[in-house]
Amino acid sequence: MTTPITIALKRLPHGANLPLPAYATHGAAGMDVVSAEDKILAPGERAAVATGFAIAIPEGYEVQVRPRSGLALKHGVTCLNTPGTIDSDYRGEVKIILANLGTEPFVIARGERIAQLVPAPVQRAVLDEVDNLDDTVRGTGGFGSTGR
Ligand SMILES: O=c1ccn([C@H]2C[C@H](O)[C@@H](COP(=O)(O)OP(=O)(O)OP(=O)(O)O)O2)c(=O)[nH]1
Ligand SMILES: [Mg+2]
Repeated sequence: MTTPITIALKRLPHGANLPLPAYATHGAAGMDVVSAEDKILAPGERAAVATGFAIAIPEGYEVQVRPRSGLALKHGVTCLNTPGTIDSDYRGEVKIILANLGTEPFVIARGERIAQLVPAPVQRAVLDEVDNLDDTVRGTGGFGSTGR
């Protein structure tokens, strides 16, 4: 396991008494994050769910917001923009964009785990505009060009 990075976290007033994001097991890749609000998501509905905290990620890193597979499989509830991106310069409240793709209303209780956070290094690029790209076997083929 690599050395963990440190992410500053500021608890917001409505995040009082909530558990902070935490790893559920020794080898968990993501820190489970809980909802700061009670909410009911109707089938087909989406919402930005409050977490009650803001963070300052070290430059060169991002935090990815990923769905929990149990909510996806059992209830059809997922992060609509998965993986969500938390930028290192974002200082607003972290929100979880949940969508209910299931057939039943999904009841979220304050304190319930709704997503997971995975920090990741960010590779930046510079673009080099050219007139021609090098040839490859694939060429312009894509979107199923190699068969099903
Ligand atoms: O699941 C998410 C995704 C984003 N954000 C916050 C943090 C992120 O840094 C900011 C912007 O996200 P993104 O770049 O994905 O959205 P955008 O539509 O491009 O907005 P912006 O113009 O603010 O960059 O919104 C969240 O709290 N949760
Ligand atoms: Mg953006």
